[in-house]
Amino acid sequence: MFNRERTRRHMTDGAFASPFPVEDPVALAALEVAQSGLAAAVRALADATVRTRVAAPDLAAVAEQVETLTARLLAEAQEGPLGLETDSAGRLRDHGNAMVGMRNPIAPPLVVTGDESGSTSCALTLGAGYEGPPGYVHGGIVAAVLDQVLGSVPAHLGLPGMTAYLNTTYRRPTPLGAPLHCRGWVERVDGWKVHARGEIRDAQDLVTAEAEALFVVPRWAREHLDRPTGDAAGTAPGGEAAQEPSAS
Ligand SMILES: CCCCCCCCCCCCCC(=O)SCCNC(=O)CCNC(=O)[C@H](O)C(C)(C)COP(=O)(O)OP(=O)(O)OC[C@H]1O[C@@H](n2cnc3c(N)ncnc32)[C@H](O)[C@@H]1OP(=O)(O)O
Repeated sequence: MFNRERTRRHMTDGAFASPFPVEDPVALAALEVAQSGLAAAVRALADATVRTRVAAPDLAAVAEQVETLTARLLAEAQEGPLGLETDSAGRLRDHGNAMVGMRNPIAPPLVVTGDESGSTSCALTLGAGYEGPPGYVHGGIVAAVLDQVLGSVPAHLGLPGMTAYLNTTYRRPTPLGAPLHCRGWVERVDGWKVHARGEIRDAQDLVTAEAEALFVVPRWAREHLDRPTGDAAGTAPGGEAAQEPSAS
């Protein structure tokens, strides 16, 4: 079972049942709806901030209102990052995660699905706030998407590891504002090490970027997991496309 302190930093969005009981799941579910609603509204605000053409006085007035709202949220806030939390369904969640975090307005948020073969999948569209080259997704964001989707591969195998390396090849620019699809799959499992591969394809089904990565279960986490069972080499890529983000 998981030790709260030692798994605090671990990334495991919904992949594992939580050992910590939820006192009032109905109240927590209502809170989650409000939390994801706020994140979605702030995400839309960030997008509008990038794209707005309103005049300077309007910008100043909006900034003032936003500062008031920020102070209201900080009236009761925790000191540092969220780490892991138990959701209303009793799953461990990293709600603050920069790619998938339900409470994080910086997260697109990705909804990554996967299966026990380790194949993962995610449908996404990235807006103006993720721009790098004009009209295209920033290369660091492309790598972050691949890191998350490939990083979900070992988690679905029950071996949630941290990225030891992620080698990304950019084949062609990744368009903003158009549907994309990212997939990950297992290449090889070697004890506590999972080698994964993956790719992003655009709406024309062309590969825009691909990556090969190594994920390692850190020594400090191993005692909390089952022993690794062996080599899953040759597992075919696959998995279902993600649904719309939700609070669950
Ligand atoms: C339902 C949905 C599910 C979704 C789930 C979401 C999942 C989350 C997705 C998250 C996605 C985002 C994820 C993120 O953003 S993770 C954030 C970015 N990554 C990090 O910060 C990791 C920092 N590094 C470390 O913590 C440790 O060094 C790690 C964990 C990597 C190793 O740990 P530790 O130091 O305790 O282990 P060890 O030294 O005994 O080494 C063990 C073995 O590993 C081999 N080795 C180590 N490094 C390398 C290397 N660079 N190349 C080749 N090999 C390497 C090493 O030789 C040895 O091999 P062997 O001698 O045993 O053969």
